Amino acid sequence: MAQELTVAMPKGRIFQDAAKLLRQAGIQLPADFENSRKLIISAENCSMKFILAKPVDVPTYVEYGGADIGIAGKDVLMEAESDVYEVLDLGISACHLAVAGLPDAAKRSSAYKVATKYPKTAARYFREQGEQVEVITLNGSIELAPLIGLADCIVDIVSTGRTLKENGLVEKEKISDITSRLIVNPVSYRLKKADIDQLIGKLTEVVKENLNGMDQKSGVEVLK
Ligand SMILES: Nc1ncnc2c1ncn2[C@@H]1O[C@H](COP(=O)(O)OP(=O)(O)OP(=O)(O)O)[C@@H](O)[C@H]1O
Ligand SMILES: O=P(O)(O)OC[C@H]1O[C@H](OP(=O)(O)OP(=O)(O)O)[C@H](O)[C@@H]1O
Repeated sequence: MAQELTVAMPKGRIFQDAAKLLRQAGIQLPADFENSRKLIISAENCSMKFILAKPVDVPTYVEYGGADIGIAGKDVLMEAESDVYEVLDLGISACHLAVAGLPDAAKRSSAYKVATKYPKTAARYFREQGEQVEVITLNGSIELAPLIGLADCIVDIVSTGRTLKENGLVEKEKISDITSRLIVNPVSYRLKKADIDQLIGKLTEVVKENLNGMDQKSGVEVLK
């Protein structure tokens, strides 16, 4: 008999894409899944329970075993450095992480200040470039920092590029492409391997189908 799996879902931007993917994989979610205020919701046709968490908390729930599985943005995973297995790129909620600033910003020096919601990732990136910078942690509206002189540049998510453009900022360097990933608690993976592998298998198929669909729409040929 299947063992129950607890899945940590990120509320907010990723939620709808993730719910669509789960439905495509044959998991029956209640009709009001996307609109409910409930924080724990069960699937209707299988032994699966979903906990609805703040995106940044998903790796924590999975690392400490509050959930067997989770869905989280690669940006969140790079910053959290949690002890979880990253098992599948779901290909949803795509965006990228970049360095951005005013077009005429000063050249980098040791007094260079970087504002970001991702302090560890930003520090790692500049360290790898051999540059010493001061990282200032903010929790949102990161684009404000260079505009009011709090920082020389920012490290933040870029999706459409609209926020940068409307604030007179430009992208300077791309750090990393971002999509959402499926993560698994290592102990759960040992104890519930068959059920988790079955879910990974179904989602892998859906991700492949979606990729093929995208390629057909854009007319791009891919090597398989
Ligand atoms: N334009 C975007 N801006 C931010 N995150 C995006 C964007 N596009 C996709 N994402 C993905 O969505 C996730 C963030 O989702 P969301 O904005 O709902 O969470 P949050 O940052 O915790 O929200 P809040 O702004 O309420 O703190 C990121 O981790 C990233 O992987
Ligand atoms: O390239 P775009 O499509 O404009 O998207 C990027 C913007 O979206 C995110 O901000 P969010 O809306 O989450 O606001 P916050 O960071 O102020 O919470 C991100 O931090 C950028 O500011």
